[in-house]
Amino acid sequence: MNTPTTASIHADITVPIISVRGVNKTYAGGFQALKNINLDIRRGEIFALLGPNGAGKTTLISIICGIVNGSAGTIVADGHDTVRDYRAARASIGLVPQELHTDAFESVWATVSFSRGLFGKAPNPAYLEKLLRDLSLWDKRNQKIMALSGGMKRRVLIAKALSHEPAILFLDEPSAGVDVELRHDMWRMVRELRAQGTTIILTTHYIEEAEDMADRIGVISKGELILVEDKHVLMRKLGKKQLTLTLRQTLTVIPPGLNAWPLELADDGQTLVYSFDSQKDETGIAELMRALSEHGIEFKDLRSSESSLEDIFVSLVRQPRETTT
Ligand SMILES: Nc1ncnc2c1ncn2[C@@H]1O[C@H](COP(=O)(O)OP(=O)(O)OP(=O)(O)O)[C@@H](O)[C@H]1O
Repeated sequence: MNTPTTASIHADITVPIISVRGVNKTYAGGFQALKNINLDIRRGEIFALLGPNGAGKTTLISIICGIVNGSAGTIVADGHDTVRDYRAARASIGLVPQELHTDAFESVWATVSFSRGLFGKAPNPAYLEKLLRDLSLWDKRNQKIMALSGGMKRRVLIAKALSHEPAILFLDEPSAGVDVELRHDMWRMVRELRAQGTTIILTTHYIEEAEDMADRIGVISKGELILVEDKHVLMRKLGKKQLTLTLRQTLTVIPPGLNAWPLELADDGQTLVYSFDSQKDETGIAELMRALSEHGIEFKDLRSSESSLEDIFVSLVRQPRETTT
């Protein structure tokens, strides 16, 4: 029997697996990349950190993983202070970084085994075999990394991050530049890991992935965490609905008599889109239908849809920028 570790004592679902308190980061040149970040990550969740380029996502991840020093604040990961108790905290974390820097001359098997040992884990060839098989790397296990394709190298990075069976997995832009097959494999693994209780934090520019995968969303903009919300709550609160009408006749312009409705005409002139606030009692649809008929505009099909997380995200990160410039 293993004796209980600090980490297992903290394996209480109500205790956040990561607690970030008052974290600031000012880089050497004086640029403040993070401003007073406070964030709790729940044990077992998939948390998507979204933000435009340069918002501070990688900086935050790097500070949590102990790769970059914060200028102020504290972080506890799986029960360990990430500065005072760096090694124990780091042993609970797997990181798939954005950039590829791999040990070119080593074989896949040696690299992944070494990575596991680095975090003080006893060898477990059966686990590593399953990991490499899941990542379609088993056949390449004896190949030197420099002989692998870019996609295969990325798979090695994932295998390295998971080699020590971490409780927390960070994926920094996992889909950037990967093909459909790897993306598919990766998301299948992420779902499996989550089912086994691993906490996953990812940054992505593919917002539909966050929409698909994440339990909660955090939005970071210009170094500030401007929102943390359950995905469904976020979409309910900020989501808009759209009504898409496929027209019988092509329109070249929207008749001025319809200016009261926020309508958009597609380039082909055959689709009209009406956006409305789904939270309001009055959607304006009945009046719109009447007005369309008065203008002799007929449609052959009508669909309604919710706005995507992408629409919400764009409006969130755009707002502050528009007011400050
Ligand atoms: N070593 C560094 N020295 C100075 N400034 C830095 C350093 N690393 C990052 N920055 C700056 O800090 C800001 C945040 O960068 P960061 O890489 O955390 O953003 P990000 O949200 O991950 O962006 P992306 O989506 O482009 O990866 C950027 O303005 C960046 O230029």
